[in-house]
Amino acid sequence: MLRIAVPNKGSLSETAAQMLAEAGYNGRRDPKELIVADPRNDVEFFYLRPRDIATYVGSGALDVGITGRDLLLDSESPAAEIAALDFAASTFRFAGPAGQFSELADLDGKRVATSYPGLVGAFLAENGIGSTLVKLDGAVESAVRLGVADAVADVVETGTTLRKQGLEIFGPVILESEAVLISSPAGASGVDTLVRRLQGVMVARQYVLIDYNLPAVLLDRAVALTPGVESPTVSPLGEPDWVAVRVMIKRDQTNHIMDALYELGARAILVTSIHAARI
Ligand SMILES: Nc1ncnc2c1ncn2[C@@H]1O[C@H](COP(=O)(O)OP(=O)(O)OP(=O)(O)O)[C@@H](O)[C@H]1O
Ligand SMILES: O=P(O)(O)OC[C@H]1O[C@H](OP(=O)(O)OP(=O)(O)O)[C@H](O)[C@@H]1O
Ligand SMILES: [Mg+2]
Repeated sequence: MLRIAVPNKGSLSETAAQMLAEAGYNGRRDPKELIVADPRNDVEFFYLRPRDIATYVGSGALDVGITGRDLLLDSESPAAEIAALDFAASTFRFAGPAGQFSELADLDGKRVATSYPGLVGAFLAENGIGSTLVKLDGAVESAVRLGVADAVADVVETGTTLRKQGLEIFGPVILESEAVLISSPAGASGVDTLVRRLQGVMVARQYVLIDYNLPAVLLDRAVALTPGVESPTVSPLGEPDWVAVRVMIKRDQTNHIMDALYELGARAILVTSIHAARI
């Protein structure tokens, strides 16, 4: 039985639960449930705080878990990242009052507020910067205005929270983070199936299927536009000089590719969603 840690709250919880449901696993019916058995899939889910997941998985108490790369590194847990899950993308950055800081060295001797002291402390030490860390639980962006720190280091997605507090980003990128699947140091049997299922969900989210008909003489040029993951399926049509093509394309490129195919001479261009996939 594979024991899986899932975020019970916060930015990761909703999408993590959705992905697991799309991958065919049982979810919780009530947000107060902490453990959900899924005997049909031979797994058991443990709903935990995202920050604690690396601790449970690193100790081997649980086999795998979904958390953020930033939380994994901050925890200094021996758990290993085994797959990126393509959601909750963010960068981890330093920020200070507009115009006051321009490079990392400016932080020497200054107070830096963060909820990720492990991650930020290691980064500053590696770069030989002697700052004092001020550990906060959240809403870190308020720390400068309220006078407990000179600068902050925090998760940045759109940058709106920083801007609203009169702060601006400076210095190097500390980390590019996203949601990840992590595994205990010993690994566990059954992990491969979970990874393949989650990868199938990511493919179904990222790609669509496109079908089109085309004069056979234009096939090479059309395949250059839609090469697919391996290679397109090309079938004969009733019309002898035409072929039908079926291929996967990135969902966010759909309309550009449809325009380019139409201009080339393709017709009957149809796009359909992928419900599930194993590539
Ligand atoms: N605005 C955001 N965009 C993308 N990822 C984010 C964002 N905020 C947080 N995250 C990611 O979510 C993960 C956990 O952060 P989260 O905010 O859920 O925890 P928390 O701060 O402890 O919870 P809460 O904010 O509910 O108190 C981290 O990996 C972080 O990078
Ligand atoms: O760049 P933005 O799009 O503004 O997003 C980044 C903000 O989102 C998260 O805050 P959250 O809502 O989780 O609150 P917290 O700071 O209390 O964790 C994160 O800690 C940043 O503050
Ligand atoms: Mg948060």
